[in-house]
Amino acid sequence: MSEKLYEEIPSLDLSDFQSGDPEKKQSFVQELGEAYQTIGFVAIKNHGLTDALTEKLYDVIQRYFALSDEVKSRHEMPDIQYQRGYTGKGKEHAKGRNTGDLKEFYHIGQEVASGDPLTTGYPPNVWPEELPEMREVGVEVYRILETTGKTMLKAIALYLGLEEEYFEKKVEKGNSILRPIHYYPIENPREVPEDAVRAAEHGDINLITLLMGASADGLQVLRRDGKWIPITALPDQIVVNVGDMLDRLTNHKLKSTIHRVVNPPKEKMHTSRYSVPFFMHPRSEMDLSCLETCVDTDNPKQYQDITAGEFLAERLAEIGLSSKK
Ligand SMILES: O=C(O)CCC(=O)C(=O)O
Ligand SMILES: [Fe+2]
Repeated sequence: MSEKLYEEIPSLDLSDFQSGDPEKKQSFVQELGEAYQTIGFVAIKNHGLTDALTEKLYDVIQRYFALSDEVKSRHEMPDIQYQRGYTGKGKEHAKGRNTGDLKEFYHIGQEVASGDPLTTGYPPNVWPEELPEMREVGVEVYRILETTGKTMLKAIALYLGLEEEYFEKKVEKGNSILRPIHYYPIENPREVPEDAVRAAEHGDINLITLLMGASADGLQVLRRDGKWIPITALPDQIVVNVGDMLDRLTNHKLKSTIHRVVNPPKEKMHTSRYSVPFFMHPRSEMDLSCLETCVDTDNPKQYQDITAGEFLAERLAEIGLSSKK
């Protein structure tokens, strides 16, 4: 494995994987795997979202976050760890911190079809009556990113020497979440705790994250030599990174890299930033025990056996979203 230190995250074209050309497919798998074994992040084009749909989503979420805090608080669901609907300003903090992030967000989960045994146990989505159009666009973006995520997992499976369909059943109607985020304007920086940031450094909990909006300033990843690298996705790209669940499954062969969203300079603190991560989760019963092929004498097993559901519950408590109010 080359010890490449990337100056920026590698860019890949998902259509290479799907082109039907075995060489292009193989080189996609290889480049993706090498990136995930080192920096843990790639930028992807031909991800399936159209500009029109992206604009529609941004339009709706900007109007949603412009509603008053009082109205938005009616969409908060503390009893289900905020896993659906709105989460208010400063509520979530990174693992190991107490200061809340300078953000508010909205969770859209798997749509629950009545009688579908695969969605039993998922709480229903919360749809704001003030913005009925949120449902249609939210569900459509969710479906597209879920499909793109499945394709990425096929490439990951091949890189790991597994069968291409390895993840397919495990992520079928998985517990994924689409999270539109608003990093809200701060008129008076003295009002917020001194150490408060838009998103403090963290690793994502899930298998992989597909991030829309990384072309806006502020997102940085921590390279292994300790240097923070800014993410420079182009407008037609999304960023796809490894989360802690995939890191565990592969015994840290694929890296869930620490990242953060830094505050803008003081004179720009009064501006908003929006982004929309799709946190791709498997079904709760997925076993995250390290793959045998990733454990040997040079790479002793680093993690306890755990299921995806158990791991999620543990992590939600650590980031301030457990059911305590
Ligand atoms: O807003 C961003 O660009 C990144 C957000 C993020 O890392 C997260 O929500 O986990
Ligand atoms: Fe993240």
